[in-house]
Amino acid sequence: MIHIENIHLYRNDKKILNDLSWHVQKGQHWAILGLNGSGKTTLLKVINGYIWPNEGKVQVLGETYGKTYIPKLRTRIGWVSNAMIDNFNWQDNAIEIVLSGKFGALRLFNDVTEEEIDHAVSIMEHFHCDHLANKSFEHLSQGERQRVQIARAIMADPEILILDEPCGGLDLIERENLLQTIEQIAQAENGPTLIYVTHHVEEILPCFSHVLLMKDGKNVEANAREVVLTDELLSDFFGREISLQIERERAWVAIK
Ligand SMILES: Nc1ncnc2c1ncn2[C@@H]1O[C@H](COP(=O)(O)OP(=O)(O)OP(=O)(O)O)[C@@H](O)[C@H]1O
Repeated sequence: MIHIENIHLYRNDKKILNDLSWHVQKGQHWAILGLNGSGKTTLLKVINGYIWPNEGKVQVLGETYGKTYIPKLRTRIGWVSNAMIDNFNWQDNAIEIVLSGKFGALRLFNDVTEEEIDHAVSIMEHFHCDHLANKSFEHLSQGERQRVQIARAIMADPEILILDEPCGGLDLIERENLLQTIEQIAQAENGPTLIYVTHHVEEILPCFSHVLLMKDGKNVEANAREVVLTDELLSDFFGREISLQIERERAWVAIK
């Protein structure tokens, strides 16, 4: 699904991605864990073709960057991020935001069929946000906006769905509700491959089969979830003594 080989990305003499390689196979769901400034968002922008590495090779969904038409490829990749939210028209109703996803646009410029509206409503029902359909985006809570954003991404039926810190700013209950939704997407038959970016180990649900640890623009470890989420590896990664408590297949962190 994603093959990144030895990419380097510099800006103003700063090395943002440093010889990073990473491979995502079909059937896997990945969490990317890293501290602030480790290059996670930059890596996502490379995958979406918004920025180009100075060196290295990027191949996504069988298409090699530099030899493919990126806007067309982007319609196959869903991207949910707070950076994206700023580009919406916040006066639009939630259902208009969801429908815009069908056309890969930030606003609904196209005429829509009854069938497309029904499909948008059914997706919104699935993500428990259909009651918000006629409410303007600006009047939604942060958790509601995240649900609408995810519904918008699913409207395009993406093959890869990137979730960039979707739980940022959510309270405990909203976070757990949203994580449940994400788990459902992961378990859906023929659903998208998930790439979930977070700072928080406890958000790495059992449905994420693999974890990429990023530090200083490098791939420090990319492996199966149970291999990466260990006291030893995470203590090394964070540079602090970490103890993980496993409860209901989720790892909770305590710093000693
Ligand atoms: N266009 C740019 N020019 C210069 N430096 C940049 C540019 N874009 C990003 N950086 C720097 O690259 C580093 C990585 O940024 P990035 O946003 O990818 O990190 P991140 O892991 O997503 O961080 P966070 O978790 O805080 O969102 C940061 O130090 C950032 O300041």
